[in-house]
Amino acid sequence: MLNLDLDSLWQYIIESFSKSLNPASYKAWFGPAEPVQYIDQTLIVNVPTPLHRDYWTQKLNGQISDLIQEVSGEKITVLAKLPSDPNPLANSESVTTPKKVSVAENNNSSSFLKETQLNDRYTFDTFVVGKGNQLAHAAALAVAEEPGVFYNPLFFYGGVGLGKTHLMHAIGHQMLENRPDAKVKYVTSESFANDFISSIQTKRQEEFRREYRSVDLLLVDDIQFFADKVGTQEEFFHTFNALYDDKKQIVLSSDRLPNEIPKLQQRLVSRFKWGLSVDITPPDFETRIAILRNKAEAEHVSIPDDTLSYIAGQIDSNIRELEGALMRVEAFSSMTRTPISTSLAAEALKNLKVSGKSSKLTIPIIQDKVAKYYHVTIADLKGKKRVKSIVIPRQIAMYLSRELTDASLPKIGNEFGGKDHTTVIHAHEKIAEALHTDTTLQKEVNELRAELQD
Ligand SMILES: Nc1ncnc2c1ncn2[C@@H]1O[C@H](COP(=O)(O)OP(=O)(O)OP(=O)(O)O)[C@@H](O)[C@H]1O
Repeated sequence: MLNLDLDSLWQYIIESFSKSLNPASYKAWFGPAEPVQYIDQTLIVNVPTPLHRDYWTQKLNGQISDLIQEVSGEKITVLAKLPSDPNPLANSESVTTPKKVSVAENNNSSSFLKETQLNDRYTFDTFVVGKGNQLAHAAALAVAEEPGVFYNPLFFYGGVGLGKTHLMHAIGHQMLENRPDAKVKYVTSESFANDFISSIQTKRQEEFRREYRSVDLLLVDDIQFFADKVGTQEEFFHTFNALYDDKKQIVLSSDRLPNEIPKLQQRLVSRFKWGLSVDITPPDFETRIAILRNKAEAEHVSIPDDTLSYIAGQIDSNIRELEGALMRVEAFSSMTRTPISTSLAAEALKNLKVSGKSSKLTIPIIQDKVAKYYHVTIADLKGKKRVKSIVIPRQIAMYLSRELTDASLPKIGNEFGGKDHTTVIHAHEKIAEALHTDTTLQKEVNELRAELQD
């Protein structure tokens, strides 16, 4: 764990946010903020107005806490308060968690009227093309150049943190560059659902429809979260049809194919298949190095080649985690005032193992333990038999492989007799859900976990 003091912590926070936020936002939210105290992993920050306090409470506190956890493994709590509010740390040793501040007035009920929020960093220029994303990249460029013509809708699917959002934003940026007056809208499926619900509550459905149906490009991220939302799906169906009929471009993303999303209406599934579905798979070693090199250059950090290779060798499945590892190494170097080297990187990333993932634990070891525990064979775990006495152990073995190793979904699928990554997602979800209620399963999985982590 790193020893953080108020000054270095604050310095690190403002440096990070000055890079990730656009200059106007950074100035608005951080300019007037003042760090007050950092005790017991709680950071108190004074901000000038209730609106600032609400914004910090809703958005920034969590983001800062995530950032610090990512780079140091330390879970901190951030509290934003007005200078006139009492300091919760002043009189007590125990840390009080902030009351949820109502943001009814600030959280503009017509959030669907907000301007497009495209992340400046997610452009084609900053996207590294490799084997796993080549097709997705080409399709993205094609629709950015000729929206509504080639592939409508364009549907990206694949594992977490592999660049789906990045490509969607890049399409938006490119289209705006070609046609500055184009109306581009990026939302997650959850924001779409929230906008829709709040439009009903505020009786502004007409406005909602006008807004969503008048865009030139609609980008909807993570549509697997439409599962279960019947009313939202209904509304989205009409939005989709209106845009499609007008030859407006629609781009969607999900962690799996449309027909694998549970409870997604058939008519949406069939529409989503009208265009082109492309998957994004994890980057190979060379691409991971190229991504790290680009990122380091963008941040003006110099890192020896062997250190880049070392980091690229540590994380193979998720680019967000790969970038997180690089950030962690950078932070470790700046906080310990030591230049970046491979041994420093090893030291910095060693602490990452707090997540419980062990580099020594492999999928075959997990399969072996699970097979013995349930008196089945390893061939059963890798096979296709659908009897319950085999299916459950197989799903448990996949679940534990996902939880306890850093292996990517496709890799896990491969090790289980060449199954698809969505089978692994499904197994993981199934077991995770059953663990909420099934006490026998809880006991068995806990025993296995304990044996494996011994
Ligand atoms: N090919 C790439 N080149 C450069 N950076 C990349 C590339 N792919 C992904 N990244 C970066 O990795 C991070 C995660 O990517 P992104 O958020 O687009 O993933 P995602 O597939 O949308 O994940 P999720 O399923 O969690 O929504 C981002 O910071 C993004 O810029």
